[in-house]
Amino acid sequence: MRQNIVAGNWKMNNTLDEGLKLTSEVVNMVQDELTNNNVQVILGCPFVHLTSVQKLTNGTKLALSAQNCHEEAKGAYTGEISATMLKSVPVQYVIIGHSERRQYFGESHDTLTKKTDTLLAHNLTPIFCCGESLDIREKGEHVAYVCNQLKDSLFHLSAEDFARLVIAYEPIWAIGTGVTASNEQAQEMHLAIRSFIADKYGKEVAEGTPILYGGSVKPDNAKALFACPDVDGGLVGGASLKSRDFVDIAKSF
Ligand SMILES: O=C(CO)COP(=O)(O)O
Repeated sequence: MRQNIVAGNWKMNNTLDEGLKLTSEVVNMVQDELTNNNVQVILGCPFVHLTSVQKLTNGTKLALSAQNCHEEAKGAYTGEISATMLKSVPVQYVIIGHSERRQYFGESHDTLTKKTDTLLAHNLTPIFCCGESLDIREKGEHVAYVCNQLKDSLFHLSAEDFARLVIAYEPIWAIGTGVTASNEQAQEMHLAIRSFIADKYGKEVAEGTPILYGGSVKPDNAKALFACPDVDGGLVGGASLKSRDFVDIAKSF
């Protein structure tokens, strides 16, 4: 059975105090309420929160994710954070290729290829984001577009390395908009992604790869989304900033 995952992406939100309060609440609720052991709950915090949050999550069911990382392992890159540094916290996951980073920070396929390689070399798990704009969907090109994002950044990997990834499908038109992909739209894309992976790496790798859905996941739509056979969890933005909502989403399996 592949791993179900509910990962929060706090984005650029929360002071340190707010982040620690949120973490404590989530830790307590997960401990008291989350009975499904096949759900990995992950907190995707800003860099400055990671060390302090790690102290609160250490020894609990929660894992920790960064929201980005530089592609080089170290060097003269003022203001950047490396995989080596993240590993030393320690962090287990790193979100890469989020549409906000592609759009505002010009992250290219090539950069994402390098980031993936660096993260895997440091035994960190990339949560690789993909997803189309509304314009692309309206032209009916969404499946091809997303498959190309995977191919261009990830298909240089060996099957063994590909099997270490988490994929997050996040349609740009659903991010922060309150518009969620319908269950049918999510399932169609997740199945297409899994089939595309199977064509390249075989059924076993494809069946083992967690594919998360992101885009206005809320407590009231999570259950139906997670019930789709190829949706293995969520990458949650806004709702991950509220402990009750986030844990209710994690309990939706
Ligand atoms: O971008 C997202 C998670 O990475 C989704 O954000 P929202 O859940 O706020 O739509």
